[in-house]
Amino acid sequence: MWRGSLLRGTACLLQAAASRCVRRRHVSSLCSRLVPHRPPCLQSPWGTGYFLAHRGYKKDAKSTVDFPVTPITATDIKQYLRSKEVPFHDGYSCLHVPSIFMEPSAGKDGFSLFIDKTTGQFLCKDTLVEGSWEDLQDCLEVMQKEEQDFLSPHVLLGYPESIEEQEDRERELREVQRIWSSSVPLSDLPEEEAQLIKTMFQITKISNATLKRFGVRLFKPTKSLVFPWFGGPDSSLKGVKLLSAQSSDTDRVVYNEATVPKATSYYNLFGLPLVGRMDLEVVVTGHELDSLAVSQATGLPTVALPRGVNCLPPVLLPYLEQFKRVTLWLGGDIRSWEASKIFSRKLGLRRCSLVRPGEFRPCPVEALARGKNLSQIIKSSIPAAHKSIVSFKQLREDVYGELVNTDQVAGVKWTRFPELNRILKGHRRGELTVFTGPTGSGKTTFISELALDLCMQGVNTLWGSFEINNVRLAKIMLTQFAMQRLEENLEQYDFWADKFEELPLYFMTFHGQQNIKTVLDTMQHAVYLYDINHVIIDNLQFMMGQENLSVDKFAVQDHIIGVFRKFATNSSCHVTLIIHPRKEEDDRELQTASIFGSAKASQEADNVLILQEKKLVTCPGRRSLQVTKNRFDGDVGIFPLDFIKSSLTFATPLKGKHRLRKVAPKPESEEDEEGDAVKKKEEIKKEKSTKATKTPRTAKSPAAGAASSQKGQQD
Ligand SMILES: Nc1ncnc2c1ncn2[C@@H]1O[C@H](COP(=O)(O)OP(=O)(O)OP(=O)(O)O)[C@@H](O)[C@H]1O
Repeated sequence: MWRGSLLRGTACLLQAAASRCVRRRHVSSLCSRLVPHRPPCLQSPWGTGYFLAHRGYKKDAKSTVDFPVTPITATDIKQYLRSKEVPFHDGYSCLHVPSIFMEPSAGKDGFSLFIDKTTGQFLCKDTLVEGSWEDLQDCLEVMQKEEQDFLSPHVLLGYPESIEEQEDRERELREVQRIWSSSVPLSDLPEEEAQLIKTMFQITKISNATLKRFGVRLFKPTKSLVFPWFGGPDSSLKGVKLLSAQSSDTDRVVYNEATVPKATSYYNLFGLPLVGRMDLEVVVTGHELDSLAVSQATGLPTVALPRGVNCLPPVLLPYLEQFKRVTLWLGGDIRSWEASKIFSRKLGLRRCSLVRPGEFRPCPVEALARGKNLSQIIKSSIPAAHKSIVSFKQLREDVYGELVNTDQVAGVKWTRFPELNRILKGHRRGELTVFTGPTGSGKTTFISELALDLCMQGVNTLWGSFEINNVRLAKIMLTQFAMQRLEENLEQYDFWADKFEELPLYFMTFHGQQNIKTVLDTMQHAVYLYDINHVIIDNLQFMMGQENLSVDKFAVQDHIIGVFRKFATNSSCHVTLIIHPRKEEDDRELQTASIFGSAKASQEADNVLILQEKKLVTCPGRRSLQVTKNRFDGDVGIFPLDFIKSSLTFATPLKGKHRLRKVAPKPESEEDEEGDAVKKKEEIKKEKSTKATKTPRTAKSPAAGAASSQKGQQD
């Protein structure tokens, strides 16, 4: 579709790019970097800017994260624009400049080209041309050189699409059309049937008029609601989201959703076509149904994020630039609250206010069902920009929220490691976990499964594997995901690879020794682009550098731990750091002091996990996982792990044979003692009862579905 049309000005563009190569190493060939924006439904989430060079290798390269050699800042961009006499408006997340891909006489709104202030990525909303900051510089230089007022969008070279990709795209488009044309507006259904559907989805308070205005339909074969994605200058149909409803043990409904194109390419801000050009206020929700509720109850402009609380892709930011006030009401649980705080940073703190979840402020659709005043809830939202000094009065609602939602505050639970849930309670944002174990004991293999478990539940994960290459690591993870030796079942490879591809999993492309600054910049970049909330670094020794050999190497190590600590806190991102122990003695188990150079460094970690390896004659492969530090609630303990070689997974030995030892916090030097049995029983009981109160309103991702089905297999 966009295939190689070499048009006017291209030679100059190539020249400009070539001259830039001297300055920027990562500019390889302009042909592979400049592409007209594909219709959004066909975009790859990785598909722009720095990642364009990978596009041809869809399967394995799409999830790799490189970092530009020279990170760009908003000041750099502004300076450059001034030097080229390009006028700009300083927006919230983007700089707005006149489009260079439109004839000035075209009469369109002047400043329609948006440059992301963090990445330099640009998007022209009128022509949908997009590219990296370097691409834009090349274009501006060509215009200057050739004394042109504008460039044709087609001056840019198309990126070659493989036959397979082309077929996929066409198949998807046909599927979108098929679903849309065979679904019916709810208002066309007999009243009784429409009411039944609304009851099923627990949206009886949503009127037919609202459903009609947003174009919601019913796809009868699967009894799914269909939410359309209209986009582009021609507002054509780009995709659909299908929502089905399942009743659960509680009286609340559980939603399952599927999109065409698949979730990673689904960039719909649902509700956007209904927003007026002059609207200055918007309510951003985490779900299409919530936007229906907000719109009906308040009449305010509203849009729903395509992947809810999971991420806010920067490619959507230009569409939110027109609003002076953005209210984030992403749901009614702690996860939504955390996500709204993070998204508001991307959107610009000063214009954002957040609806704090709570008993009286559930998600919008539930608030509507319970007869609450939605306008009042939105009015009572709190500004996102927080002050440096606060009083308890400002904190008391936060504290209350933590007290009533203990289970959610404890973080995401592992589905494959219940023992770890009992000790650590869950995986929380913003923490630093240090993990160690003897050489070759299985650290990478174990952490791989631990991280995969979380990733399958929607935790956006970034791997920095410096020791083993990404192909090998992905092979380990895929084996653990499929829970079988794929070498022997190659016919199943595509089935599992397709599912695996849907996971929010990314890899840094580093290998071998790395500079810590480059690694941190890459992590920061990935947090911005993909809302990463778990980074795994395997392992810290690869950041120690050669030049520091004369310095105390443990002091260097401790410094690096401090740097990751800071990153975890500032980015609200969990960092898991694998470290080789400083000393290993054959007959002694490792302890916290085996890792750190100083007590200060061990203070930096929130959790310390050790893979203990006892050379037992009876169980030669047996390992144990010991938690020696847990800042969240102090519980520490150890439990045995069996290694299942065929699937490269770990499992707790059958009950009765080995029991979980859970001990109260104690000085590290002391030997572990048997925990207080009575206390342990009570705690486990208590936990079981809290587990029963699950979050009911969760849209299951396909990955989460796979997680639970595999869990079923395991059980
Ligand atoms: N519990 C186990 N029992 C036996 N073999 C294991 C066990 N866990 C992992 N392995 C295997 O041992 C090998 C090394 O595992 P892995 O690379 O995960 O260890 P590591 O501790 O990360 O190594 P290093 O110290 O070199 O970083 C792999 O082939 C893995 O499949």
